[in-house]
Amino acid sequence: MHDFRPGQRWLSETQGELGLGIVLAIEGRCVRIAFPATGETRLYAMLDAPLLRVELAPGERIRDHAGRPLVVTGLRTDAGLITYLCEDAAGQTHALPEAQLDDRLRFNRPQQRLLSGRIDSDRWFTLRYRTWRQGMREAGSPVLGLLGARVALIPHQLQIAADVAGRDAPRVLLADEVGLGKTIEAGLILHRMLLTGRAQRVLIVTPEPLLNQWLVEMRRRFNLRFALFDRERFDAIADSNPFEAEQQVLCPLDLLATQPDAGRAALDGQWDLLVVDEAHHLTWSEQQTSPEYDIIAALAARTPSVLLLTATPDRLGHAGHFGRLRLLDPARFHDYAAFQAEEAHYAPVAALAARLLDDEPLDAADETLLRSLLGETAGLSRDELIERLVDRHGTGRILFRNTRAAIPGFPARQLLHTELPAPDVYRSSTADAVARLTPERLVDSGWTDTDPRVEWLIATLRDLRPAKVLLICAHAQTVLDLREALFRRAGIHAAIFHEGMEIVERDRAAAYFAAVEDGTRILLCSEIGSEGRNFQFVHHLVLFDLPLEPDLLEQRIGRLDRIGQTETIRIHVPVLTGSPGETLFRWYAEGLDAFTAICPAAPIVFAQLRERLLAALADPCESDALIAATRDLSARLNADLAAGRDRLLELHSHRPARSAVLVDAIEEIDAGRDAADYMKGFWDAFGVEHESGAGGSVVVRPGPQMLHETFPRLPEDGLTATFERADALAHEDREFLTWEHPMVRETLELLTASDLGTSSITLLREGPFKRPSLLLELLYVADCPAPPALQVGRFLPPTLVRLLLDAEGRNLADEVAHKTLRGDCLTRNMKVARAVIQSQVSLLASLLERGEELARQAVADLETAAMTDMRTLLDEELERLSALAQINPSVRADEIDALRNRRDQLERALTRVHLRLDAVRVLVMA
Ligand SMILES: Nc1ncnc2c1ncn2[C@@H]1O[C@H](COP(=O)(O)OP(=O)(O)OP(=O)(O)O)[C@@H](O)[C@H]1O
Repeated sequence: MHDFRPGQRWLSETQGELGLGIVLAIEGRCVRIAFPATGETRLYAMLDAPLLRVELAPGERIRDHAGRPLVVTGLRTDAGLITYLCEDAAGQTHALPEAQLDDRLRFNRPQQRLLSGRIDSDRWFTLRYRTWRQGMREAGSPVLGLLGARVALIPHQLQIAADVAGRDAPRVLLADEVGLGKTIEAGLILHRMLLTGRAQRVLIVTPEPLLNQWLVEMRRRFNLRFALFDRERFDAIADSNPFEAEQQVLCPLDLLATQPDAGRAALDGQWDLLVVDEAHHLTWSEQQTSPEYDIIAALAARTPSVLLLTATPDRLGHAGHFGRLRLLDPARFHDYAAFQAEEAHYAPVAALAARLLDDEPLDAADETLLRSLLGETAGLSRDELIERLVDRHGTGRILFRNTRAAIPGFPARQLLHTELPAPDVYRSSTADAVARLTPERLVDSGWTDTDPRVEWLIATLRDLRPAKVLLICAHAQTVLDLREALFRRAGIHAAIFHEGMEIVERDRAAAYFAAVEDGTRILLCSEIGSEGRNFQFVHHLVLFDLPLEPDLLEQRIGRLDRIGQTETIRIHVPVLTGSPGETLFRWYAEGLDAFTAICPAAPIVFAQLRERLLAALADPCESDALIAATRDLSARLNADLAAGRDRLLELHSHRPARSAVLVDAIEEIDAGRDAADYMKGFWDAFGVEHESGAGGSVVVRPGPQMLHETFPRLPEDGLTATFERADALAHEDREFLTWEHPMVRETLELLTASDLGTSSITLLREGPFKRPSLLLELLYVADCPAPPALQVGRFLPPTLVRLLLDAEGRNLADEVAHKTLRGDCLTRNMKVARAVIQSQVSLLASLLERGEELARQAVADLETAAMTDMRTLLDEELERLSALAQINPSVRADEIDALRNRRDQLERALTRVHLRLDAVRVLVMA
């Protein structure tokens, strides 16, 4: 165990970028270390802390706290603390207590290793080179975080994910139509934010029935393991905030909304990203908010990034939609009346944006409108103009909604309805019309013997054999009664799914239904089954009754009509003649055409004609007039929406030109097979066994002589993996290895955190050099230590500067690529290797100095470029916020100040770029 004393300086072996640590205190068996360069404090177990004691040797160049350059001439130790004796540039001597060393100090270990003859195989040097190159490619990649998900490359999803995750602290409503992949979009966004370090603590809140589906989707598609918190798990941790025990948490909305202690604990959770699924449950009106809304509003107010997901943003009224936008951007959405008035003016804005998008010329009226909307626009590109119009005059960058109409490839829907005579007992009911939409609930038990829908269902199931059938009805009791009747009267075993079942039972039922062999053919679901679940492997849907709200109907059909559906969806509806159900059926089929297509205006039509609909349900004579009015209104509203709000939305929800770039970029990386090549090289060097398996797979196992006892993420009994996307989609049991897979990422980290390959020597047999000659290949890494919240890596990620110096100190790196420098690795003959180095010590030392000089010049250019990028981005953001403040008094001055402050901090951080020698290789041409 190390001997720690407060005031000592230590380095993290695995995270050199933290800078120099200082021991703050010993706490039991732990030691608390501060890293002043990044402002972080870490607690380590003393027994196995991955820390290195910093002890500088005479001759080393260092700096003190004030940045003064010094050379160490000696040292003395007192009570475990070191004082360095140093000399400054003027030759004056100083005694420097170790606590006063520059917090960002780095060490030239490769240089020391080389000169003292500690050298590794040059294949590690090459792997190191490739590792840093990959890090740089990744940092600048538009598809970072999108590459590694086990998903098909669906353009609109990729574009939304890239757009949203590229923002500083995204707060958006993902409102694609049902089944178009909002969960996948959210997963891609959070995956990217996790990989870039912009999010670490993530809270996903969903309705309870969807918890498991989220858990599984995050695991199998993104390799993310969320901790699932229900009441039981929450109660199991009593002495501290249970949410602090995990970084990525999945939790039911109910728990937070109805249990004050859980709600409070979540509020203290310091999340970076909050995701709320089925966000239409958060109801809001100017007079009242729901407990669900309140808790999410409180969480959203203290969480920088927020994603709300709903397929039905207008469900339960347009005010609720405004309420949810308000959660995301209270500055932009501050007044419902103003929002409504603004929406009325979207059509001309949309027309203008469309002309810009289609590259049509603008006339004088357009120019005037543009100026009135955006102020001075000189110098802005068309893309920037569109961006600003959408941002400031549509629902902004805050809302994304893709529709099936805009996305090709969805199969058709076919309506198959059957009229059946209503039994007398239903006809004679005096209950109100809405209650008579589910007439079986108005009679005593035994309804399944008289209701003709049951006989019809049995016959339909027989006709459809062997196809699977999903039935959805409003109530759990109907589900139970139907199951009993199907078994008793026809020997049919149906799986069931309703709110009275435990979540585990529901998941089991869904899995039983999904199983290709041995599974059940029919699943009976109550309404709850119609939210969020994936049943696209089914092609027949039975709507045993109809919901009153169009959004619920769309949710039901959306279980089948989703990405992955391969056949025409057949919607079977039994209609009891003369019943309110018949009127409702006609309203949907003839008025809204809502069975065979999505009717965007349906929620608004429902809100406006609700009373007439209720009247028609009670008195069928009103039906014809209602249906005619519905047709007129929906045609008009659909046209308005297409020209106004929805056109603007569509404009920014999917730009095919942009998404094509992303798809191409991922396809190119997939096809390049670089990750496969790198991993196979690494496995070989490390001693991991691998061989081709079935199909395109590879079987990987720990080898008998591995460099370390274990290899990251490799189980003792090995695993089967694939580097091919299509293969990964077809075989979920195979790990999908990309640059973003945890095994690959940890492999890269393993190398950069170690000394492997930091010094090596190669004997060249051929090359464009005269014989004999000696060259030095130097890999410098420039980075910028700064607090994580600043995300300085967006502008200056760790950057490789490669130099290839000949004996005269000329840099040939541009002319001679790393990969052409192949030869014999001299580590096989250490004696010769050391002799070569010892004979050239003074030349090598002077080349190392020359290298440092050249690398510093390169860093100055990097610094300038990073500064320009940062200023462009933050100035644009400042401009946007200031412009919004002009039209919206509720944009707070402190928001603008905070942004300005961040810009200043970034500016300071970017002037402190650090350079260190990561690896060095001697090349000898004999
Ligand atoms: N890119 C993709 N590759 C493979 N499968 C996908 C992709 N996108 C979506 N899917 C699958 O399509 C189905 C629908 O996706 P998802 O659940 O994300 O949709 P949704 O919009 O959230 O649906 P809902 O509106 O019902 O909540 C899921 O089974 C999902 O796994």
